Amino acid sequence: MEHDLDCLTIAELEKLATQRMDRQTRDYYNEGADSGTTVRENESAYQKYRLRPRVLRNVSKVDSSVNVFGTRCSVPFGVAPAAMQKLAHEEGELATAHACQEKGVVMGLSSFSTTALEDVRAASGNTPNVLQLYLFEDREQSRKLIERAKKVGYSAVVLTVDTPLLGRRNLEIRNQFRLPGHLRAANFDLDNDGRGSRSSRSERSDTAFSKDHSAAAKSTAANYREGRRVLPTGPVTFHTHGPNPTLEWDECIPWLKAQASPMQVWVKGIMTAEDAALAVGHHVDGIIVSNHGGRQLDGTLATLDALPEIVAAVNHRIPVHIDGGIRHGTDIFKALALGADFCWIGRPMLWGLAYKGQAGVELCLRLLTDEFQLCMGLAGVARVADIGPQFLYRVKASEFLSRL
Ligand SMILES: Cc1cc2nc3c(=O)[nH]c(=O)nc-3n(C[C@H](O)[C@H](O)[C@H](O)COP(=O)(O)O)c2cc1C
Ligand SMILES: CCCCCCC(=O)C(=O)O
Repeated sequence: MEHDLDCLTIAELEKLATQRMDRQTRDYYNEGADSGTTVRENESAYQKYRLRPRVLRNVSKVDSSVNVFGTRCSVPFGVAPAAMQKLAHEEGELATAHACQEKGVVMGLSSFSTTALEDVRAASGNTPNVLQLYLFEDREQSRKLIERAKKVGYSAVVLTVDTPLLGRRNLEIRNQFRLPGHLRAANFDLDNDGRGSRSSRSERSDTAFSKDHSAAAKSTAANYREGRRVLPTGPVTFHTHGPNPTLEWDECIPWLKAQASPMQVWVKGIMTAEDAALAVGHHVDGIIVSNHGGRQLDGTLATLDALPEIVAAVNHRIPVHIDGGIRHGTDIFKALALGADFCWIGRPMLWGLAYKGQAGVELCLRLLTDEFQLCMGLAGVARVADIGPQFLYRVKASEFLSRL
């Protein structure tokens, strides 16, 4: 196997990518909400656990494959939905899709992608895709997206539920983040049938992100305080349309299930046993333990720390996935040992994309795959199903803190 000698770890990938991104992109991708406590905690939570390797267990064949979304995938992790990937590389989501297809890795696509969902699906071949959804107050916009995803063969829709309001991202505000004029939120620039019109696309130019973040946030907040509900108008942007504080379990999940069938319906952004139980009670197909990579509510538990109570509450009734802070193959092993069925990788994939486009995403996936398979072998585990809590030792708080 050929190594990229400049980049042998995700930490090195982060550094290399950071040098290549302009300030606005780097800050948007890397920052967390408020003081960034949760972004850091997501990562450091993995250091609370050490591995307990077993020996003499014949690991001549290590099988890291798992079933997910009805397909056998070679690794128990996928690429998390992340918005606006053309900020990182001109090929954006298509580069990610090609890399995932090449490596047989599931790709989650953000509703706020800079490539149309149909084009991503076409680039993914037989590798499954899931479409991340924000349920807009203008529900018709969401319905159209769901129809389009169904038509082109997405396996699931994943409803993000941790965005009733937009988290406060200070660098985004300071930089007056907006999408550059040559890019657009491609899923909302198309005709209903998903074919789109090139002329209307170019006429729309940068309008999709031209609303200032703080102005949108201020008017939304004022409306809530005064008890006014005003549907956002104008082009769909994540600042204006993404947050939706009106959603409730009993209304939105049955609606989504009815629209999305036969696609699976997942919920992303579960952080408590109570909400996990509600998700099971509302018959979703699976949940993702996530705090949005620390970009929404700062000060939440790390996702790894939230995982055990959620796994216990779900009690094998539906699959439990996790994201947030995964930066090494051993982190994936630890999450599975604590009961996750599958992991999703956010920023490291974006760093790969910024570093070298498709080749960079492939590099990211290869590093994590190699590290995970090596961890399995060295820990004495030949099958993913055999990974369990017996392979972990939780360090004492004092030992953990002294290393931070
Ligand atoms: C730049 C960026 C954009 C994101 N966009 C979305 C999005 O559109 N929808 C969504 O549900 N999550 C989004 N996420 C959150 C990821 O899906 C995922 O939860 C998070 O990145 C996982 O944490 P990690 O970056 O530490 O791996 C985004 C994350 C980043 C870093
Ligand atoms: C309601 C929030 C929409 C944000 C869309 C992009 C995103 O998820 C992010 O974290 O940034």
